[in-house]
Amino acid sequence: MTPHLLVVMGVSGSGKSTVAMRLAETCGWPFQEGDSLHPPENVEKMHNGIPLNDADRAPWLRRCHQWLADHAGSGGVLSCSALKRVYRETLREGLDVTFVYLHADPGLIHERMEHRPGHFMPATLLSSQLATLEVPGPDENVISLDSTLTPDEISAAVERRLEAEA
Ligand SMILES: Nc1ncnc2c1ncn2[C@@H]1O[C@H](COP(=O)(O)OP(=O)(O)OP(=O)(O)O)[C@@H](O)[C@H]1O
Ligand SMILES: O=C(O)[C@H](O)[C@@H](O)[C@H](O)[C@H](O)CO
Repeated sequence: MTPHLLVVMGVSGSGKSTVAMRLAETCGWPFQEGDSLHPPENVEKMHNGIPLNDADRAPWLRRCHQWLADHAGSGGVLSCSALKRVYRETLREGLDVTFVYLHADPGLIHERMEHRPGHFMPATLLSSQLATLEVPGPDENVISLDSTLTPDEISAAVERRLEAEA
């Protein structure tokens, strides 16, 4: 398939990392975990149950954008919450980016967060993630999918959409 830049987005626990890894594997494009691009202070803050603000997220979004820019030729898949429209504008600056938005019932996401082992993000931060989320609009080059589908089903649905648009 023609190389694409994909950003798998959504609130914490929606399944971004799982789906982004699967997509990268099946499409043969590099994967980047957006959480790994956070400065340590951001991770510490979230670990302590404090939501990030716009200023905290600004340097992280620049790094995410840089990663995308570095992969514009080869294609790539980035997991990144990209909760607000302005954040997505930063990510797509000068680039052709397709967002994959994973949505699900908050109760189910909470359940997933409580049961995943060894993650720095406490489930108590889900409510602030949901409050911050601005659902991407149809003008944002977005593929919206229900994250209760299996990662394989989501990945296949994204591939079908990308192929249909080619
Ligand atoms: N499609 C799915 N169906 C069932 N379980 C899933 C699915 N996607 C992810 N999960 C499970 O839900 C939990 C959260 O997934 P994941 O860590 O990928 O979410 P995330 O959005 O990347 O979270 P964060 O942003 O907090 O890192 C994990 O335990 C994962 O195994
Ligand atoms: O914008 C944010 O608030 C953050 O990116 C979070 O979404 C986390 O990084 C992630 O989801 C952790 O699990």
